[in-house]
Amino acid sequence: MKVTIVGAGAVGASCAEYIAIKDFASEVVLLDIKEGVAEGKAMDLMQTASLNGFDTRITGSTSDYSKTAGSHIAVVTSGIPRKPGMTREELIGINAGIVKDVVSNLIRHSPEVIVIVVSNPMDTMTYLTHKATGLPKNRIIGMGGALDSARFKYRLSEALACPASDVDGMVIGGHSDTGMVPLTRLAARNSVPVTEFLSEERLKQVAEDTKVGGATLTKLLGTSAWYAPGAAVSALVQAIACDQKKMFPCSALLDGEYGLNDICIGVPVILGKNGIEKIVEIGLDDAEKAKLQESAEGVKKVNALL
Ligand SMILES: NC(=O)c1ccc[n+]([C@@H]2O[C@H](COP(=O)([O-])OP(=O)(O)OC[C@H]3O[C@@H](n4cnc5c(N)ncnc54)[C@H](O)[C@@H]3O)[C@@H](O)[C@H]2O)c1
Ligand SMILES: O=C(O)C[C@H](O)C(=O)O
Repeated sequence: MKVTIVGAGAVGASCAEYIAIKDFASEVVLLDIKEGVAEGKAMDLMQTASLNGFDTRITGSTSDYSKTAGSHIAVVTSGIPRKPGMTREELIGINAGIVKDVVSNLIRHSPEVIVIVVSNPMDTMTYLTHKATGLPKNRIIGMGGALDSARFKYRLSEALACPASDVDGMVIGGHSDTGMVPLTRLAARNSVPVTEFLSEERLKQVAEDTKVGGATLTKLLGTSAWYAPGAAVSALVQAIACDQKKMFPCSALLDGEYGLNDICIGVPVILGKNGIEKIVEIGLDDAEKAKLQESAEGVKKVNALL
């Protein structure tokens, strides 16, 4: 199994590290436009192989896409991250051109590749990837909901004073500060609805903290986060590479599901060897439906800027 990661920056390198540590891929290629950076990070990571006990071979390339040929999965993390005070949507002007160029190069060398889009604004970059490549919709996946759900579980575990591994929860909708829809009604601790433990007011706070999870970290770090994003991408890569049939909220092209059309937005999907193997339509209550609809309107406004 060969995985290419374009953009050997903070998220790309973190993702490569998690993939290697989990040791399920035979080969990871890191590619970047900055001379030597991908080669340097690949070498640095390879020098952890004997320490971390993995056999994955990581190589680097400066802009040479022939090295990515025959990739089964490609992750697109190339582009600029936001700075404190910015929204993800403000990145569209620079990142749209980068993503368009990168995906066309990837597909030229790996016509069967499954693409995971990470660059922001992610839902719009996923939509752009569909428009630019015309690949079947199961082979283009936007990563946002897996990260947002991990942050939701973190905030829930804080509120419940329990380990995050005790908690289950999911965030759907657009990957933006205002568009995320944390499904508090369905969140649970060991199968018990969290509404049994937390007040409505506390749950509202958990949801708000989740939605601004990326902005909170950007303010602290001066740039956006990479550990949880890298881990979230690696979980999607593993689900596809190992044909796990796991469910994650991912940005998928919708064709009537949830009453939405011609949009990529976060909904639960099953990931396996074919990429998105199924879009799962769960029962939402009226308030959740309205929030998803509002979120979709926000994403469509950004798509219109393309
Ligand atoms: N979807 C998500 O959940 C999520 C999470 C975190 C970050 N992001 C986004 O991912 C992107 C990367 O974030 P980061 O923190 O790794 O940024 P970064 O600046 O650390 O890394 C980006 C890398 O992309 C490279 N790059 C730029 N143009 C390129 C091109 N044409 N070809 C190849 N490489 C190119 C840069 O040289 C740089 O090394 C940002 O847009 C960020 O907003 C998304
Ligand atoms: O917040 C950002 O801009 C990066 C990413 O989308 C995140 O959620 O960490």
